Amino acid sequence: MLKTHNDFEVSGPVVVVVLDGVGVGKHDAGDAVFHARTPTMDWLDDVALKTTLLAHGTHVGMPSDADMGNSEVGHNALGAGKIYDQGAKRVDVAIRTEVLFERGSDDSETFFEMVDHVTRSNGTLHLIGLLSDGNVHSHIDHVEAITTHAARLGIKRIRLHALLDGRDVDGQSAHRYIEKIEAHFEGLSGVDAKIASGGGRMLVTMDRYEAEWDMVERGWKAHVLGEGPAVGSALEAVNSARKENPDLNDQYIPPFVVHDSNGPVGTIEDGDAVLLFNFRGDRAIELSRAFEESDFDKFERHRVPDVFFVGMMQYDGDLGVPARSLVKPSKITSTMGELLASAGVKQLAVSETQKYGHVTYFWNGNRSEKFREDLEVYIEVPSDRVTFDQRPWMKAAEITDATIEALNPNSGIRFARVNYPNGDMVGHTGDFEAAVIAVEATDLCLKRLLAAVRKLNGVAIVTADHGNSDQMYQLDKNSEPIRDSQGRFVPMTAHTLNPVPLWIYAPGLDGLKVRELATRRLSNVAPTALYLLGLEPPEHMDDPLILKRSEA
Ligand SMILES: O=C(O)[C@H](O)COP(=O)(O)O
Ligand SMILES: [Mn+2]
Ligand SMILES: [Mn+2]
Repeated sequence: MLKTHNDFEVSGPVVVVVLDGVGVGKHDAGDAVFHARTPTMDWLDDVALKTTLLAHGTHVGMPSDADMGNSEVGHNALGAGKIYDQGAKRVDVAIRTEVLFERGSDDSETFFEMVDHVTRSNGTLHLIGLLSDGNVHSHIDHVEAITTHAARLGIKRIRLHALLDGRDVDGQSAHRYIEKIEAHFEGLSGVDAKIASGGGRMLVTMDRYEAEWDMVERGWKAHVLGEGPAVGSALEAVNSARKENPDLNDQYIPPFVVHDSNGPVGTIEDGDAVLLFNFRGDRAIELSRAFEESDFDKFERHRVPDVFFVGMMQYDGDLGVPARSLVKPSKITSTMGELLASAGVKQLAVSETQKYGHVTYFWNGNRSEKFREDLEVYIEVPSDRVTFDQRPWMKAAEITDATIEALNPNSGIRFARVNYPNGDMVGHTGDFEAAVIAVEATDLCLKRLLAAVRKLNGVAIVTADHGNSDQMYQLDKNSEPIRDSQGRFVPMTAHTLNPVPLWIYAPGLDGLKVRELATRRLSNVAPTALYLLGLEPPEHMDDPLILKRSEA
């Protein structure tokens, strides 16, 4: 399907380097990318073709331009060369148009099976997921809409297992979402609806890529078994954690189980239904497996209730996880990885555990399997198990070593993608000094990687999937950093709306020119990489970022 061109020949590999969470900021107090010493990126400014790419909102398939980018939508766009409606948008549309709630519509079958199951068994509808409006993994509006309709349809008992965010939203905002959802529950007449358990998302349930199954085990204990620190309410759990550590980010609030005088208010029992309302898959797959796999062996579950389990979306179409889901995802096909595999081109993907699935699963359009076992080399460097403000260099050196080794001249690898997680994972801790070190560590390793690419007569496309470290403090409406009662800047842990850098480092290729485009965005990267590989970018992809020789 891919055709070749003869405009030039790059004999070495084409390498896409994703500096995760390294956006182009406002060069202000909280811009850790600007404040970092980055001789490699500065040098790229001089020797490489340079532009910026949009990486947020509608440019990556999110519902609105107020939505920041994230790793899923960013890597989907990078790998597919095209913008697809993302989970956030698909769910938003299904809920707003109410097709999800109309009995008999094509899109409501599972919703009604779930409701009917609970009604028939006189059971409880449990909702588990990230309680915020970050719109990266979930949105509180979806919880409100679903519980409103469940109540309308006669469900009498609802329990919410609330994972507290602080990572895609303000670091200390959990109480606001708890109050909002509890007020909503109050308004559901004739329904007994309560928060039953929960905890900070980086301690409970939302592990990804099997980095720390203990997180999921803690979640299983709290949500299913009702085991864990007992509290009178979710707000009490938040307040007591903050009392102990006033600077604690919501991500790290310990697990909690809400009790009344009879004990836990909402364990998960036979006959119940469980909706995992996160739409994004990376941090939802493990809990889905714990509910669905009969031969599950990642931790001791003790009791496995016979429930009707549903995901907001199907998180992995290859593996069919979970078996049932409410909203169908976009079918992302003919991605760069798939096209290269069918053209017989050998590929490499490298990162550490925390971002391993980003360059494999997300890059390939949320597919976890390889297209061609013999043509794809995937390398995962095990991540440290710490909060990354403590190790801002993370595994950047090891990722670089592994990439350089894998790209040896005998490897036959023509295309590689590499993700350096530092700018993002450290950005999420809200620690400005650590974020500066994270960016500096990445820059140092990038130098070594680019030298290797040059030696191999290859080309590097260096970019990012969205911003994060480029804004480490919250700003007021005049773009001034907000200060807390003690005069300290208030950390911002979430991604940013900023564009990302794009450098094309092509030492052997003269005369490359940036294409004039109304908008340059992440989806322009795959066609650019294909063109540099000597292949014609396919029709269904967006334009390459450089002019073809015939157009120059
Ligand atoms: O899951 C996370 O860590 C955050 O919600 C988003 O970060 P990512 O999109 O960079 O993974
Ligand atoms: Mn990312
Ligand atoms: Mn992130």
